[in-house]
Amino acid sequence: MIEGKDLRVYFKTRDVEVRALDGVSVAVKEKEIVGVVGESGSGKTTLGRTLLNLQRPVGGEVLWNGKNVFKLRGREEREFRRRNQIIYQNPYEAIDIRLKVYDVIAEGIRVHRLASNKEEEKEMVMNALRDVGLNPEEEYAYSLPNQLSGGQLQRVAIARALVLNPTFIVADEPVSMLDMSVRAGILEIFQRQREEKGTEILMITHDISTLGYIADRIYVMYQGKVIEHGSADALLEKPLHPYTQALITAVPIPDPSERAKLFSVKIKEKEEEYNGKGCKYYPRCPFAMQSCREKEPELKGVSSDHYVACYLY
Ligand SMILES: Nc1ncnc2c1ncn2[C@@H]1O[C@H](COP(=O)(O)OP(=O)(O)OP(=O)(O)O)[C@@H](O)[C@H]1O
Repeated sequence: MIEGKDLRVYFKTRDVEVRALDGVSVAVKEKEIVGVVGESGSGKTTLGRTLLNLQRPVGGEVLWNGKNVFKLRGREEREFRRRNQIIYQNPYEAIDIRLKVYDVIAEGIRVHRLASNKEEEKEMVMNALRDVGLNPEEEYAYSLPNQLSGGQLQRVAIARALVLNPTFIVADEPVSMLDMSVRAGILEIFQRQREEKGTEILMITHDISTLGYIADRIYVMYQGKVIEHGSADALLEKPLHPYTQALITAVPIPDPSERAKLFSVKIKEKEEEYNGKGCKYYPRCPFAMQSCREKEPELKGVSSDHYVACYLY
């Protein structure tokens, strides 16, 4: 289980301070697939990187099975690095394209000394390729990355992570660069991994419709804050925050009139600048009230598995 508590990450560029994470708490519990959704710049990637100790926060802590990950050293830190993996959006950037696929995958096995000899190493590499649906695996193993399609290369990136037997994976927009036709196949690998190995997964996306198929719970982020979270069923069937409703309205579905009947909430054109103290969403919210301008709403439970930060509730 991995848990981020009150995480704060601030970036300073020139004179502007961006609060990429402004007091974010999340938990990924045993065997869960948890979705994080929000538009570009809402802090999703920063959250994933902070949970994996790839980004140091200025405040808050990350607990991995109860241990503060920023204090891990030596053997425990190496164990953390192995057991917690990230899959990036763009496999061409994530993979050293000069290496053969075999070596891309074997690299981690070697770093963490997981195989006692070459034969065992080869077996692990070939199993990993099979697990992600790349067969005949011998053929893929000795290819160069630029001989593969984007979808195949993303499978290699996933194999490279899976071969280390991770207990937690951050999948940061793993299919958004890929053709529609190959997306479902990639998402299935994560689902199978969770079912067969119990791997916990944080699935980052700007497309809330992906999460309906795959996530148990969903966090919705807006400008460095979690503004709503809950079970995927509760959140998708009864989204409460006007921003979540707008995200769902924006999903293209075959019959838009059906969806529009459910919610026709749109994000408003920004007519005023954020005043630094109210709800961060009020300049774009069609329901903004005076209280929204005065104080930021806190997350509040509306049921045991659904929380929202909005004065409408
Ligand atoms: N290394 C950095 N230096 C300065 N600002 C950064 C850095 N990394 C992220 N930011 C800023 O922090 C905010 C959150 O960025 P982040 O990448 O976490 O958002 P995101 O929701 O993942 O967006 P995207 O979907 O575009 O990746 C953005 O305003 C971004 O410009």
